Amino acid sequence: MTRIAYLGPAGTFTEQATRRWAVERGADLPTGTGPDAQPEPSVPAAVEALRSGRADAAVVPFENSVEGSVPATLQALLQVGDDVRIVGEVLVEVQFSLLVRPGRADEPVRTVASHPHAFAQTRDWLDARLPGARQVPESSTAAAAQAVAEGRYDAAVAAPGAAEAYGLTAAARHIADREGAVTRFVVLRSGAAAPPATGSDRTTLVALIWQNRPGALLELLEQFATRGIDLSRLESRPTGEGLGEYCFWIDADAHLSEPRMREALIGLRRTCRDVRFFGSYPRADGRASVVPAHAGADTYAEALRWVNTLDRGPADAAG
Ligand SMILES: O=C(O)C(=O)C[C@]1(C(=O)O)C=C[C@@H](O)C=C1
Repeated sequence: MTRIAYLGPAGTFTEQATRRWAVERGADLPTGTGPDAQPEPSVPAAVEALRSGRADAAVVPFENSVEGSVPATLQALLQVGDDVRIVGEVLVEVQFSLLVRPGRADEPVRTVASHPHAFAQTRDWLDARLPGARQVPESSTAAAAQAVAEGRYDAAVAAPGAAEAYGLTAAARHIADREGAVTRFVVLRSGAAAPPATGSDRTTLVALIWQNRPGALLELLEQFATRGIDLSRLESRPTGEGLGEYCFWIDADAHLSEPRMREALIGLRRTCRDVRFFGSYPRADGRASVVPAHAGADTYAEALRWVNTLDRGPADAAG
């Protein structure tokens, strides 16, 4: 049985991602009675469940199409050891409802709870409809729904499905400021090799460049550009070591097994202060990686064969 830790409690978007992962990739999971989804109270707790061996995999939110990356996840990944790797990703379309206790749909709302990312995606709606309500951050949208069921708050911004999980009712539906928002969740495993390349892959890295070195960022980007690797995400985040100290989170559209990616990693390792590799894994949207003619594995192999001939003298080479 595969035990999967996820940001809980039941009813989070992360739970939806976990179930989708288990169904879609069922064949990848060891056989048994099926995945055992373990709700955890926070992202660090889900990662810790994996690290300590209480879980075989962990599913955590990574980035949202409206609100950007999830800081708790980036932080937890930076703190965990090198053996924890991203082995897959899941996309979930997020929709929000305003959930209240049954019979209270028309009552005034003085307190509304949710996850900060959910507040950020419903800001305009909340400002327009509940301008006086105090917004209380909770560890997840489902934790907020649970707290409403317990009578701690008047309302929660949560996934529609959380209503059923906690015996609540929707006072309003589709309250996101932007329809069609999508959250990307990542699946983590400990001590796992990268899944094989599919032709639609992503590699997630963090690079720490040398401070006060003019052109250091350009040099970093060149490692990818000259090798024909498209970047789908580049984000600078503070390292916590002091003002102006930043690291760069990178999603590169190539797989570790490709020569162009290996060379880029060698280049990064040579030129950066530090590089963390978080994994190469299939993209959930299946979009094929772009491989320019000069960056394909065959081109690398041919160029390597050629350079190896140069060791021999011209006469040898001719013969
Ligand atoms: O609270 C949840 O339901 C989560 O799964 C977390 C999370 C997030 O961290 O962004 C996931 C998707 C939504 O964007 C809002 C919250």
